[in-house]
Parts: sequence; C-alpha cells; structure tokens
Amino acid sequence: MAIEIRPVSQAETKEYLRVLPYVNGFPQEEPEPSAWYAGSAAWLPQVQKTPAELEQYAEELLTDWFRPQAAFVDGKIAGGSAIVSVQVTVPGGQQVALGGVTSTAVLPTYRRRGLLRQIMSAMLDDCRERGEFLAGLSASEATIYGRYGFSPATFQHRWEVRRTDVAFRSEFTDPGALELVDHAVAAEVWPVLHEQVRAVRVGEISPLPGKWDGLGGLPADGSGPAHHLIHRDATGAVDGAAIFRLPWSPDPEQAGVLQVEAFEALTADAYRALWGLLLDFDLTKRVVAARRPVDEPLRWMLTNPRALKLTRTRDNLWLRVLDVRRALEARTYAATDSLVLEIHGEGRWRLDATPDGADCTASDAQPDLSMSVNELGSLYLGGVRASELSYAGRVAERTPGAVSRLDALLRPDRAPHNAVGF
Ligand SMILES: CC(=O)SCCNC(=O)CCNC(=O)[C@H](O)C(C)(C)COP(=O)(O)OP(=O)(O)OC[C@H]1O[C@@H](n2cnc3c(N)ncnc32)[C@H](O)[C@@H]1OP(=O)(O)O
Repeated sequence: MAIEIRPVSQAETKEYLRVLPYVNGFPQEEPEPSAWYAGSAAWLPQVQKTPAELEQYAEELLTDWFRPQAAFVDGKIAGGSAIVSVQVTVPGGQQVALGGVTSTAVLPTYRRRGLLRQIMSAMLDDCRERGEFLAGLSASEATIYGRYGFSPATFQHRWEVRRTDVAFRSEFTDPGALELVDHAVAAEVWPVLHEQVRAVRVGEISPLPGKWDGLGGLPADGSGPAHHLIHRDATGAVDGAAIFRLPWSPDPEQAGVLQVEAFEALTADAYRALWGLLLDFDLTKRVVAARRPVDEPLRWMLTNPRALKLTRTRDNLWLRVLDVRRALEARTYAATDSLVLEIHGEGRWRLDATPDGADCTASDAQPDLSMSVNELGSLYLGGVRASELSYAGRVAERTPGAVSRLDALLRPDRAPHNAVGF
C-alpha cells in the first residue's frame, strides 16, 4: 500500500471527517460533565450531525489553530490527528506555545500498520518548525504515547463527599458575597476568571477559541440545567465561580447528587465560600466533583478529612519536550544550583538554574543525572519528583545527591493542574 502523510487540504476536510468518529469508543470510567470536558459539546464525535451540519463543519474545520494531518493510503484518508495551538503556563508564570495533539484516530481497518507512528512524526516535526518546544495531549490509553516521548505531567482527582459527613472545622465569615447568576453573566465571568487563574496556575491551558461560547446554554444532557454561582470580594470584583447541576433520577442512589462541573477560586475567601455553599445544599445527599487538582485544600477544611473520598485519580496532561534548552530556559526554579543532565537522544545539558530563570547550554561534562525525554516531560512542570522516578529506575543518579538537588530546583508551590483541555 502506498502511504502518504501530509496536512489535510480544504478540499479533503469532508473525507477527513469520516475518521473523527473513531476517536471515541474508548472506555470511559464514567460520563464526564458534558460541556466542560475538552471543550465544545459540538465536537463531531460527540453528536450526530445532519448532512448539512457536516458540510458546515467541514467548511469551517481548517483554522490557524487546528492543524490536521492525515495518512493517505492509496490516495484515501485512513487515519488522522491534529495539532491545536494552545499555551501552557510554566513555573514562573510564562505562558508558552504548546502543540496539542488531539482528534487522533485510524480507521479500524487500517490499525497496527504504523500509520499513527508516521502521523505523529510529521506532527512533531511541524511543531518544531513552528518553534513550539512543548507538545502535549491527554491520552485515551496510557500505553500508546510513551513511545513518542510523551509522559504524564499533570494529574487530576474525582472525589465525592456525603453531605451528612461534612462538618467544617471553623466558622467562616465571608468578607465578600455569593451570587447565583444567569447564563449570560456566567458567559462574561468565566473567560476573565480563567485568564486570571491561568496566569498563576502552572499547567493550565489556554482555552480554544469558542470555548466559552456554549456557556450561555450548557446542554441539559440528562444532568439537568447548569446553575451558575459566583463569588465577589468585598470590592465587588469576581474572584471565584462554580457551575453545578442537580440531576434528577428515578434511581434513589443517583438522586440528590450535586455535580460540580467547574470550580475556580482566585482567593482563599472565594474558595471557602463557594465550597461552603456547595457542600451544604438543601435536599442533596452527595457532592461529586471531577477534574479537580490533586492538592485540593478542601479536605483540610473538614473536621473529618476522610469524608472526602477519592473515586478516581488519573493523568491529565502528557508532555513531550521537543527542545530541551528552550524548555528549561522558559521556566524558573525554586533554588539556585547547576546540574548536568543527560537526556538520552536529546543531548547533554548544563542547567544553571535560579529563581529568576536559567541558562541551559550544551555540555560534554560528566552528567549528574541521566534520563530519557519522557522523564523530563513528567518532571518539567513539577508534578512528579525526580526521587520518585529514580526509585522506579527511570532517572539515574551519577553524582550522589543530584536527585535531591533536582527535586529542590523543580519543587512546585502547588501541584500543576489544568482544568481546561483541548
Ligand atoms: C491524543 C488523542 O487523540 S487520544 C485518542 C486516541 N485515539 C483512539 O484511542 C481511537 C482508537 N484507536 C485508534 O484509532 C488507533 O488504534 C490509534 C490511533 C491509537 C493507533 O493507530 P495505529 O495506526 O494503529 O498505530 P501504529 O500502527 O502506528 O502503532 C504505533 C505503535 O503503537 C502501538 N499501539 C497502537 N495502538 C495501541 C493501543 N491502543 N494500545 C497499545 N499500543 C498501541 C503499536 O503496537 C505500535 O507499537 P510499536 O511502535 O512497538 O510497533
């Protein structure tokens, strides 16, 4: 078979859309909140489209931020994937370009013949040419993307708590105020709030264009209508917001569940006030929250921290460092130190790191530490410790103490987290 890998042209977008429905079909542990997960509910694999809608979709598919590549087998599209242009916040606060791999699927009749391998290679080359020194994705299966140098860098929790188990350790007097708002107000609040959050949260991703458009009318997808809660500080400025649903169910087990679909707080006051209301909501039995950071402070507010039960923990953003020097120079560090890092296949680098930034230069000195680009991807945002990877045999310490020194450099203030995906 003759295989050609290349970008999809406008004339080919309709044919390319035949592949997209096969992106789905992987087993999900449980349904995710509809609108928050990965963005638009209008994403093709999630809804059946009429022929007219498909025409429109194909017409508008190619944009300057969505770059699909396809594998043409004997002239016909047999698989595809795409890079979306987004930004990720790295330690120190810089928001750097990230090539986001998404919408990956090979038609079932063409799988295991090396098509994804070739598509991925073309897409990562494209990222390098555009100067994107990081690529990222969220993985349908954890066994696929390690071979291309990706590795988990952020993680997320799903938790639930029974209302009868909730008691707060201390009274909280809110200097601000909570307010239920309609969709139109929420649609104005969220983009601004998320920009403020993203400026300070390592790992957070910039929203794709149109991300917030749907907020005005989040679908009532069986989970009931979306409710919008905001918090204002004492000056009236919005410093937190939540979206929740109160799904009705004939099943008593599923009834009385308050689902938190989105939650952001810029201040501790907003955080405490919003959870205070959501966890003590009349006529509910349980609160369920998904896509939450792994260092959720909420448990420390409860008299019984065990009441908050983790029901799922999973990797979220996988990173692939495409240019070691630029990546290491883009972030800041928690200490001042110098280490020589050998990154298999990507050279040997002397990192002179400080809290204000770093210099990274090619080096032929003896390395202090050796690892592959996968380990570097996991370490980069500070969500995984070098000592953990060293114990697992994945980071080799050549100079005694070098693992601890690297941990001290990369130590994060908060666990990296991205509530927004792509
Ligand atoms: C980032 C995202 O978009 S996540 C969504 C990913 N999409 C899906 O899961 C949809 C369903 N799956 C598919 O469409 C395909 O199986 C794909 C896209 C995952 C893989 O496409 P293929 O063309 O079959 O992969 P390809 O033949 O290039 O395989 C490359 C390597 O990955 C391995 N591989 C491929 N799929 C899988 C898998 N599901 N699990 C484990 N290993 C896999 C192959 O064995 C091969 O290994 P090798 O390098 O050791 O030889």
